[in-house]
Amino acid sequence: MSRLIVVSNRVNPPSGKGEESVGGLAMALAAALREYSGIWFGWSGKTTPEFTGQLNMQRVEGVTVATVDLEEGDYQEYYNGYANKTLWPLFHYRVDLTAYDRSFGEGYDRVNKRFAETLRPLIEPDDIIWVHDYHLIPMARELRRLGVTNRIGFFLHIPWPAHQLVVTLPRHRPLVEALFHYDVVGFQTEESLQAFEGYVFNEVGGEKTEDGRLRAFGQITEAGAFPIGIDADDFARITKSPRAMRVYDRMAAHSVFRKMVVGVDRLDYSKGLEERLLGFERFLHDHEDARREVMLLQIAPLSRDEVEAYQDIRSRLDGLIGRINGAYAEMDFTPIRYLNRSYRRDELAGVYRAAKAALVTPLRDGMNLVAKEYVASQNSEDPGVLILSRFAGAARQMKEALIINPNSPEEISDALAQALAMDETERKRRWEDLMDNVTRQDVTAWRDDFVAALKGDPTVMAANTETPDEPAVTTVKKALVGAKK
Ligand SMILES: O=P(O)(O)OC[C@H]1O[C@H](O[C@H]2O[C@H](CO)[C@@H](O)[C@H](O)[C@H]2O)[C@H](O)[C@@H](O)[C@@H]1O
Ligand SMILES: O=c1ccn([C@@H]2O[C@H](COP(=O)(O)OP(=O)(O)O)[C@@H](O)[C@H]2O)c(=O)[nH]1
Repeated sequence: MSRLIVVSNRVNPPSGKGEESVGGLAMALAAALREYSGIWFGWSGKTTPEFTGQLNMQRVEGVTVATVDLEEGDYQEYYNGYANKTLWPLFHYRVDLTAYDRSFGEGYDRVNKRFAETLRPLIEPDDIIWVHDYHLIPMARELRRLGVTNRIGFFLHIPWPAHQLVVTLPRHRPLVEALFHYDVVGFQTEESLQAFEGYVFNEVGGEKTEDGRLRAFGQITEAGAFPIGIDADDFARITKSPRAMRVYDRMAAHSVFRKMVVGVDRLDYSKGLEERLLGFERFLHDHEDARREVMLLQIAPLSRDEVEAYQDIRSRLDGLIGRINGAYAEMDFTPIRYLNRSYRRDELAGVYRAAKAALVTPLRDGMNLVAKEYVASQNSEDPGVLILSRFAGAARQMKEALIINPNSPEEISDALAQALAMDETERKRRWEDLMDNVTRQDVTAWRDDFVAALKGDPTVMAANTETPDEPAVTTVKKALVGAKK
């Protein structure tokens, strides 16, 4: 079997203790690599005054983890800069927060080149290479420059935005051209795939080849939608672990006379936290009877806190929560509990299970794995209700959630009232459908579909189709004729 080399900015080796750091990408890759002998390469999370290119290798649960430190200036221009001040806001439709500094783009290209040069000696002829996310779009171009002819795939974890947004980037063409150095380019949803194709057809005169691949810039790539999932089996196991049970018991004891609603998100402006709180405030305003009965537990670990837009959202949330609690708290009751720290997955599982409803209300989100984890943690005899933004990639699959528009406080408030009043039969019916999807389209299916496509499997090309009325399903679509390059 060929080795799988996974490349991502964030590297988070599985510790087996449920202690991994926050973020869906790292969670998913740890699970995806579990059954593969391979290498996981990326940033160590540390900076040094000068770039050393020194590889730090460790073996963790069968996976070789290879990390490299970033130079402080690179970290500012590449991670805080181009990745998180330019691409992240733009790809989440926040042109107002997007910085277009040229130095960020230069730092971004430099780090991708450095990563490629550091990874190059580890690559063997039969390896397949899978690069992840917006930090590393130019990796394949840099590896090809170094003579790498292996199959290389790319998966974008965040949305691909509409054509008109992409062209606000001063160097949008080279960015998209870089994607054509990959053999396969994967997106979370059909919507993102179509937006990408829209750019290729309308901006650079690209076209579809007879076998359905994309041709542009004199290159051909296979683009598809591969919705990511969670490790549902592992989550079910974690939910029954002693620590999860302890947390569940504690939360359930606190909620004997109360109903707990939960939110779990990195503290990010894309997650719609302000809108969620305004929706909860509206609910408290409109439902006097619920005021002492319903509490919101919002877990929001800090994220990218050197970036100004993240500092701003944090202080706005502090103010808003103070206002709502000030208006609706009683001497012995606080409606919103707000925690700026991260919790282990087993602890989260216990909290999810104790919550009557989950509020997942991003304004834009590539997928949102919290929505899937909430479903996977429920008690099948008494499941809670998922309230989910239509703008999360997960909404494409999770049709039996209460789907809302997060921009509307009234919709959030109504959905909360509906969720908390929903009878057991309906809760079970909805949950069974959601759980079926979470289990079938899990992280293993995602990995296997993508890797099959990357291997150019002549018989099975996994692709994901969505129709407006049906959840995305994995289908055996077409035969791929030979390898690309
Ligand atoms: O690495 P950080 O800067 O600390 O940020 C954490 C991760 O955030 C983003 O996650 C995305 O991937 C999830 C899994 O596919 C998806 O469910 C979610 O919608 C995305 O936002 C980011 O894309 C990752 O690169 C970061 O590691
Ligand atoms: O305190 C926390 C908060 C979040 N998470 C995990 O972080 C991931 C968040 O992934 P998601 O796709 O929802 O969003 P992202 O943060 O990647 O944008 C999920 O697996 C959560 O379980 C965690 O381990 N501890």
